[in-house]
Amino acid sequence: MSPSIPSVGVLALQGDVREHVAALTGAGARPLPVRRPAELAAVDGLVLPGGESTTMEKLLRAFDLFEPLRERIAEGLPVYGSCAGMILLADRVAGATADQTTLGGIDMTVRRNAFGRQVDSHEQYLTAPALGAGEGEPPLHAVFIRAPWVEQVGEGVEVLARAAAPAAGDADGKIVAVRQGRLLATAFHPEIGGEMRVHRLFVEMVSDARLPSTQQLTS
Ligand SMILES: NC(=O)CC[C@H](N)C(=O)O
Repeated sequence: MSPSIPSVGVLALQGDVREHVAALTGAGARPLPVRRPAELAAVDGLVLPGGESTTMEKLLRAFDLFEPLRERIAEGLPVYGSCAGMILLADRVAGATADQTTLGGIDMTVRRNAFGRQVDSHEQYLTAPALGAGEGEPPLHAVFIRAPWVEQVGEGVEVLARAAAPAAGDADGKIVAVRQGRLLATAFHPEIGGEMRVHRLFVEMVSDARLPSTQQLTS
């Protein structure tokens, strides 16, 4: 297999693994389900799918992946978290139960199930230039399922997209996509409904991270 095709793992303990595998294939990566530490050690990047964040945290611990993944994140592994995956990448969870911990890595506070009970699931079309959905480009198709939003970000965090939250009366929109270094997170599910641009960006991030640093300097 070509060494130029990055291997991107999809954490396969819970959640919509198949959809991410399909999106990664479409974005030019070689997807690999990850359930064991040896599989985690073999990938160039990792997707944390949607699901339920407290259950995923427990499963990560039960499968001896929690600490190894934390270490790989600290070493610079590119990771993309969608919905529950976004929560796992957050340094802080607003109103979390006392025993909820996260992998962390992104200097942000997320609020779980933030879009409210009456709209547990909905879609929006977002403007997001950093995700290839700027002026003159088709808007980004974003599916929200019991989604979090980001309440606060630190200085090192790039805000990639905002979404309307009418119930919250927030005119600017809530932050729903962020990047900090090699970590990317969205409150929505681009893997549902054929939106490819977030996965393309992530595969690009993984490919960039694989380049030897000299190549990065000269390219
Ligand atoms: N679609 C999702 O991943 C939902 C996330 C879930 N509400 C949580 O708090 O973990």
